[in-house]
Amino acid sequence: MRVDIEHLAAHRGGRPVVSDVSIQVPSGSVLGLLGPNGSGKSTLLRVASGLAAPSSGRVSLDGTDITALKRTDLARRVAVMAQEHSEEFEMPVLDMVLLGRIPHGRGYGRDSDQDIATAQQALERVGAAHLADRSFSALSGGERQRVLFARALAQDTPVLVLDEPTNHLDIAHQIELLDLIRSTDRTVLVALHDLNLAARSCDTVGVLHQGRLLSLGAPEEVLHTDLIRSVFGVDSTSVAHPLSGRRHFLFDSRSPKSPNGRPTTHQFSRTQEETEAP
Ligand SMILES: Nc1ncnc2c1ncn2[C@@H]1O[C@H](COP(=O)(O)OP(=O)(O)OP(=O)(O)O)[C@@H](O)[C@H]1O
Repeated sequence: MRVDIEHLAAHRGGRPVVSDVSIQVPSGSVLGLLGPNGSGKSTLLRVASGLAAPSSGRVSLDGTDITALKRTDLARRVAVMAQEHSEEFEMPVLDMVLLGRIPHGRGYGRDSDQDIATAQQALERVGAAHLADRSFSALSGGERQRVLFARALAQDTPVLVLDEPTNHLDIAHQIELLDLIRSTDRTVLVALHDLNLAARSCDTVGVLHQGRLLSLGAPEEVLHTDLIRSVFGVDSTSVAHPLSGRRHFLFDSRSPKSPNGRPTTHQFSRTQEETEAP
């Protein structure tokens, strides 16, 4: 399912935090949203998934404006994994994952065998089948994160919207989750902080800075040391990864030259070394 974000703007707390963002996400591709804290990633994802209304612009799914969809129809198309979850439910993990099946139900009643099988499979896919009978509130942060990802998978939607899904995960589970995202045929919009993992896992990355989309394209086109210095204020070196050959960033320290304001386009010109790196 294709996701089109057109000239989207959004306000939080009465002030503009996302301005004029347009992104086309082709069906089955993975879009990574990158940017410093407060740059507008979560806000953009909330609006793109229909959780919040834009102040202007529109979001459409295969050409249908999401505002034209009923709540249930939207929930059959888009599953959301939000960044902060305050669910302290004393509910068994399997029941938590089964919540993802609600949009597919026909009203109140027992979960069908098919729903239970789907929820169990989702738990298996995230390596959390052994947690099925535990109470959700008694899980660690990383375990919760995997269960919530299983709930999003169990919702069985063509579009997944994931806000920093790798939070709390150890490195093995970060890689596993991103590989799982890559291997689904769903359209994925995902906010990430790890630039190297984003480059490894996304077809396209969009870099937000102060609510504006500064750069959008293939990771190898978008990510380079000048952009990292300008947007994140950190000096870095890019090397070819010895195993994959992919460009990999080594981060040094905060750049003393980092600008306070919005970077200008000329600051994104690449170094010779980066142009040559694979
Ligand atoms: N509920 C709110 N009320 C007022 N301002 C808000 C609210 N939520 C977010 N903001 C502000 O909107 C801006 C964008 O926040 P947002 O959460 O979208 O950024 P982000 O890129 O996801 O950040 P992070 O990487 O820290 O998660 C920030 O300046 C933030 O302080």
